[in-house]
Amino acid sequence: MIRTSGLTKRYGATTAMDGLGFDVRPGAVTGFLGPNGSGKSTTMRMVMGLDHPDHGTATINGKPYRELRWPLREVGALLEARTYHPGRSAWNHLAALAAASDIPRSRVGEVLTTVGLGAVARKRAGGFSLGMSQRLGIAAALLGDPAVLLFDEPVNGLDPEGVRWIRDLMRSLAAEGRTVLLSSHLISEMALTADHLIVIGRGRLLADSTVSELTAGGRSLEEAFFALTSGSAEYRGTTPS
Ligand SMILES: Nc1ncnc2c1ncn2[C@@H]1O[C@H](COP(=O)(O)OP(=O)(O)OP(=O)(O)O)[C@@H](O)[C@H]1O
Repeated sequence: MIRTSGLTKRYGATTAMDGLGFDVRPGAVTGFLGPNGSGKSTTMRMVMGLDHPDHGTATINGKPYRELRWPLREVGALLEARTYHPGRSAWNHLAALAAASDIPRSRVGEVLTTVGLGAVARKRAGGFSLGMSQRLGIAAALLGDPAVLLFDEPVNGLDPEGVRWIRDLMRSLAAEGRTVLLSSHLISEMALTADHLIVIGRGRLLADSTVSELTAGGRSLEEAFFALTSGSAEYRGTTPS
């Protein structure tokens, strides 16, 4: 279980988080939605102890990240692709992570197979495409077999087969009883993948509800999203006339 409570964060004049609080429960895929700049990545970074709130708390199974004894075995996260040394092979990158967390080496081959990178395991990760890097990041998140998982835009750069694979992977991780928090801007994909949704705008909670509640009465999830976030989108493009 992930719990955030009263998360508040300012960067200069920008209020990135404004008293944000929600729970992410085990056994379900919880989608994390919000317009650009609404605070999704910042929230995930706070859960992972990579950023610190001015006020409020973020815990994993009741503890802040820094108090977890074996973090990689309790929580896995894909926050950004390409967080590896470009000269290392995928296998060596994961083996180093495994050694640091007392995870058996046999897991390295297992997770590389899970993410479809078995055939390029010994290749330099610096030569990987964006989609391959995403897959390697997902392998790292799964390495310690953690009960809590966070994925920030995992389908970014993935091919259609990869997008479908992510959907199935998220659902199977939740079916195993894990806590899964998933951010994505692909609303149609979210409608197929998530059970529950947290929607935020300008660092505030706009909805904490099931997908079926939000789409009741035949409304599409996209319509529900726009209705919730109409006052919160900070960045809007225009079409040349
Ligand atoms: N290190 C930082 N320095 C200054 N401002 C920051 C920093 N990190 C985040 N912000 C600001 O905090 C706000 C929330 O950003 P965040 O990246 O969490 O949004 P997001 O919902 O993940 O956006 P996107 O959908 O575009 O990925 C934005 O206004 C952003 O500019």
